[in-house]
Amino acid sequence: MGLQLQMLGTGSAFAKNYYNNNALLYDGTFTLLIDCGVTAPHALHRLGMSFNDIDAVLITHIHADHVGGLEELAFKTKFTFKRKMILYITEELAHSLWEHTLKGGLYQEGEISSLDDIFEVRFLQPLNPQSLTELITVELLPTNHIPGKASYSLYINESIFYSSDMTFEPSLLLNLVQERGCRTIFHECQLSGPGEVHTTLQELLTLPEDIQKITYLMHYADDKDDYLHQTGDLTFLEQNLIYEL
Ligand SMILES: O=c1ccn([C@@H]2O[C@@H]3COP(=O)(O)O[C@H]3[C@H]2O)c(=O)[nH]1
Ligand SMILES: [Zn+2]
Ligand SMILES: [Zn+2]
Repeated sequence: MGLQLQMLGTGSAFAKNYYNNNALLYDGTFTLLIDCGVTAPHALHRLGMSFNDIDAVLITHIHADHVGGLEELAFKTKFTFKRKMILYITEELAHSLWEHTLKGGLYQEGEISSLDDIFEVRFLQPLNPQSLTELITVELLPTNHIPGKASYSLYINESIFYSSDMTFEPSLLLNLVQERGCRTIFHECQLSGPGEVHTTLQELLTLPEDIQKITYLMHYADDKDDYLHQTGDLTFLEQNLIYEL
């Protein structure tokens, strides 16, 4: 069996009809959660799952729709399931995640004073493909999102690009497809307005037809259905569906 991808949600940060853009990547025996936003606990519950069904979580960047569910994950894994989940993250993000995001809620004298008290932390180095399991290799690609804020897209198994939140970077996409064998792209997409910190649908529609045909749109707003016939050769990714990769 190859890998499978199931989105817990495909919504933008402020979408209300879709859960946060978080993903489950299955390799048959191992389940990786890619980002864990505010809505992740509820989205998992709706699928009949809990954090105990997940082996590891990987964080692309620090915004609430990508890390806001980690406090619940931490308390549930530590005190209910009495286990440590693997956390894949860069050193830089790990520092910020603890100091600026989680410490306020999780700190407990004698119990929790660092990420290591919650997680089995495994650092990922950007631009260095690392095997997470026998079947999953991930390379973190630094991509631009918010000035001064680290954000990493994923290149999975030298064939699948999964964008973090990012501004449009056509040269990266062209390079991955033409030079590195990329055959599937999962890309965040802002449907209307100027991109600023995201990639717009209009920008993605400037990609060559062959790249559009392998590109799936995610991280979209509640008015997605208004755009169903305006996406050229791009395809909307749907939350909950299982995609064979
Ligand atoms: O300069 C900024 C910074 C942020 N924002 C909004 O805040 C959201 C945070 O999560 P997100 O990264 O999924 O999406 C971001 C945008 O919707 C913005 O519009 N302009
Ligand atoms: Zn986001
Ligand atoms: Zn973001």
